[in-house]
Amino acid sequence: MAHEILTVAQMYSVDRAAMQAGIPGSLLMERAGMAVAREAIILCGGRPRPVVILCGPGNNGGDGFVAARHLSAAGWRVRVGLLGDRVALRGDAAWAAECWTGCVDVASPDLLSGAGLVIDAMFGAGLNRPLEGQALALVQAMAQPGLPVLAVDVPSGIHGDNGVVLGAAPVADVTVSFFRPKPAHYLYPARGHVGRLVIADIGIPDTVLASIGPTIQTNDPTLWRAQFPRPAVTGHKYQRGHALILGGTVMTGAARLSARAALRLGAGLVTLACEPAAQLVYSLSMPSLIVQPITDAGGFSELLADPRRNAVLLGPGAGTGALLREAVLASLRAGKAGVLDADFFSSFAGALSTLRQAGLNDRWVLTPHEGEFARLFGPLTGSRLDRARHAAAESGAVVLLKGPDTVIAHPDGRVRVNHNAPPDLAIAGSGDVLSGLILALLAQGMDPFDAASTGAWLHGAAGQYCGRGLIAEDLPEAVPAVLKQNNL
Ligand SMILES: NC(=O)C1=CN([C@@H]2O[C@H](COP(=O)(O)OP(=O)(O)OC[C@H]3O[C@@H](n4cnc5c(N)ncnc54)[C@H](O)[C@@H]3O)[C@@H](O)[C@H]2O)[C@H](O)CC1
Ligand SMILES: [K+]
Repeated sequence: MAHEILTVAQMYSVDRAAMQAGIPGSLLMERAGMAVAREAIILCGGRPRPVVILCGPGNNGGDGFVAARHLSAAGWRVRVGLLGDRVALRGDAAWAAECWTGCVDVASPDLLSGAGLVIDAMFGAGLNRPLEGQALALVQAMAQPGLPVLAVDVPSGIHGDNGVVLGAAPVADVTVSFFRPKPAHYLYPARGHVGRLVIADIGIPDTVLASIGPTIQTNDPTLWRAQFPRPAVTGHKYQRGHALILGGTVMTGAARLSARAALRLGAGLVTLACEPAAQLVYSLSMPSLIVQPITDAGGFSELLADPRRNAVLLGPGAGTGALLREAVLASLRAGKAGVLDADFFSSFAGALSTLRQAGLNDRWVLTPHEGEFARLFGPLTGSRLDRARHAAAESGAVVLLKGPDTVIAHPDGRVRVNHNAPPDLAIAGSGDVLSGLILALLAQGMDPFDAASTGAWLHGAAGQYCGRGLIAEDLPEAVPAVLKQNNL
């Protein structure tokens, strides 16, 4: 299965490479339009409906003309509405329009009355400004209840790279795109407009990717399954890593959730260090947890001195006092791997250079949500993908930017977009479980970029497994079933 996501510019390069390899643009368009027609038939359960195809002035419109020809040949009643002048069509789009022998009306909202399906072929990769005028009116008209929409490439108004809605965009039932998906197919808000995504093969050979060098991927077990830690038959707990967590004194639930997740995902040992006042809460919560009372950062450093404690989690429920600050700096200096989360971001607001000097590097995973992200990195602009990538480059660490479309970025420029998280995961304590999952994988020696990707995916899968009504406590308990279900 292919995992590459291509930017709009990369997709144009792919088209050029395919054409240089001897595949004419008109053939690509023919296959693209055929795929659109095929998906329209599938969407309508094989029963013809009156279909309106809205064609724009570029090649997205060209795909629409091809689909019109195929649906008409299949016996469908097709009306084509064109935005702009037919004589202004160029290149492959002009060719596709010539091949369509039916009527071409001026695209207007009236065309949609009586339609059983609308195909949105107004703008795709070439969208370069917000929709206005007639295009905007058409998108608004497509929002009729009960009128299915099939979008070609992207719903018109969606920017292919950043997933931003420029002016307006229809909410499609199905979006048919070609060769590989674009960032907008996975990034919100665009993803809420895409519906079911179909990536059609239009005959572009995978070999063209060699010259493109894609850096964005969708997150999926095939990317990291081989690296997933499995216990050796003759192994013992000391070979499965020793995770160290700093637990807070007041908000003890957070670190307990992280610890529970780390234990469930196979960390050999989990030590939780806390002030004596909180020791009993932690000790009584989980018999398999080792609780170590410490009175100051010196006590935490003593725990770090044992090289078997190889992965550290700092932040969940830890408060914003000196203990967390000093524990973070000591852990970085000690050259451990680890996860920095939650209160870490308030404690080090705007202090990236201090962290880098202390040794922050790609053995560490930062797991901010949007608000925490801004605290450490400031108000960066661009898509979540761009911002996570920029933050990873700036910090030297793996950055996992949490959200419904969690993005995981490596400082070398690689990015993965996670897409299996249900909205049920937006609950208190959910992030603490995620950081515990990643911690367990780091303790077992997994590469931090893969550990972050795996943690995000397992977290999403556990959310799906528990379903509606889940609370954070359910997520670690779902881990064994999710591992079994996915043969991990
Ligand atoms: N391999 C492939 O991916 C293939 C893709 N195909 C299709 O081609 C389009 C991209 O075509 P392109 O001509 O470059 O761009 P568009 O058709 O999206 O639009 C360009 C056209 O629209 C004008 N424009 C842009 N934004 C606006 C706006 N907001 N309002 C009004 N007009 C606007 C712009 O000036 C141009 O005139 C891709 O999406 C696929 O659908 C091919 O079929 C081949 C294979
Ligand atoms: K479109």
